[in-house]
Amino acid sequence: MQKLEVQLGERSYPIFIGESLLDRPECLLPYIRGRQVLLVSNETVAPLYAERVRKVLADGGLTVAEAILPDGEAYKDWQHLNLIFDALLAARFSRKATLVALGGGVVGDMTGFAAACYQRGVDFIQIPTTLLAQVDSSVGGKTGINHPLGKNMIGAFMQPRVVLADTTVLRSLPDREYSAGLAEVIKYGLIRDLPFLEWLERHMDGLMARDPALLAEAILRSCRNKAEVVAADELEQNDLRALLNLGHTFGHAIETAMGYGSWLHGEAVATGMLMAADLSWRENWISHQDVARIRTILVRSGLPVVPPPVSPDEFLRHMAVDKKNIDGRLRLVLLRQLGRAVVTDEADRGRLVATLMAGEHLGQA
Ligand SMILES: NC(=O)c1ccc[n+]([C@@H]2O[C@H](COP(=O)([O-])OP(=O)(O)OC[C@H]3O[C@@H](n4cnc5c(N)ncnc54)[C@H](O)[C@@H]3O)[C@@H](O)[C@H]2O)c1
Ligand SMILES: O=C(O)C(=O)C[C@@H](O)[C@H](O)[C@H](O)COP(=O)(O)O
Ligand SMILES: [Zn+2]
Repeated sequence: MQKLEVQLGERSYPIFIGESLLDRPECLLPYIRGRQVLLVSNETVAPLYAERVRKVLADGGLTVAEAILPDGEAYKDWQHLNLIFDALLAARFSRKATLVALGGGVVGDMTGFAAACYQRGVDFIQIPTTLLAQVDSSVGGKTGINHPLGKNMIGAFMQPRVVLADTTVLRSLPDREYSAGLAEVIKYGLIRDLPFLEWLERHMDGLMARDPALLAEAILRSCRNKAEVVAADELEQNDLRALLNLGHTFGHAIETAMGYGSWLHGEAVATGMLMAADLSWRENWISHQDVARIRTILVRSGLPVVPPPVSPDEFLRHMAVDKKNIDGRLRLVLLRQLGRAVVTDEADRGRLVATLMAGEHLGQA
């Protein structure tokens, strides 16, 4: 088992990464302060893994209630967030309750937001069960729900007390979801860790075969990158944390335009990162070879690299509500070079439209 720490003063917390952690009380029980626990999961994950977590909690003498959400990005909304509050109130849970999120990023984001809101804030714990959630969403405390007009528009920063990434649960993850997680892994290489990008290029075949040692290393290096960024800029007050948004301005526009759930978040981010790379090339920052290299690793990871048929106008309309924008100015994360991302509000409008229109030509010779 590997242990990392997200260094945030009194809100610091560990990330445990390893096999069969779901059954290890020492990774869970010490991080629960009261006696009441609400286990939040969804209709897909709960039948697979909830019993093991329930047993650890019950053997620890805790009172366990459950909220089982419908499965899907389409349910990351107000109405279904309320199911968590319904369960908390039905069980008469107090301010000393702890919420445990068992699932992917949707369950994690919703559970964290519910924890931030319930009685003005209770503890929560992340047990991420997708690759994407293990390498990204469970770490760093961004929680929230979608609005029909924009992705993750309603939310709060709320750090978990512990993150428990059990790598064995990834065996049941569908291939498409596994690839979606690799998009956020590749992101760390592109924005700040060129050696990691090169390592991913060397080992992508093994990673696609889900080699356990390679997978554990990819998760560890991803979490280390994320923990460092979050420690440096927890609340996205300067442009450090915003770098984690590479590809997301385009990606969130794709998710919103296509209807939540049609494109997976990781898929939209993958295509969005290639769009960001294409624009970085048009700005003369990276070479066309670099863009082609990014396209290649995304394709090898089973990810889409051609945007859906969304018009430039519609893209720009969705991008105009991005949370990074200031005073109506579009701010994008672009690549100054491979392995070094920057935030800029100076991208040329004409070049941006060219990227939005490039379609299948992105990163092609
Ligand atoms: N808070 C953050 O920092 C952050 C970071 C990245 C993404 N996100 C958010 O995370 C969400 C995407 O998360 P996701 O990719 O995990 O999607 P998800 O939560 O929808 O899970 C993907 C699918 O896999 C299923 N699943 C989960 N674990 C499984 C397992 N072990 N075996 C079999 N099936 C399993 C789920 O039921 C679901 O159908 C988006 O809403 C995105 O905005 C948040
Ligand atoms: O943790 C962050 O910061 C990120 O930007 C990670 C992203 O991968 C993630 O998708 C996040 O939810 C996006 O945040 P948002 O503020 O753009 O909604
Ligand atoms: Zn993301």
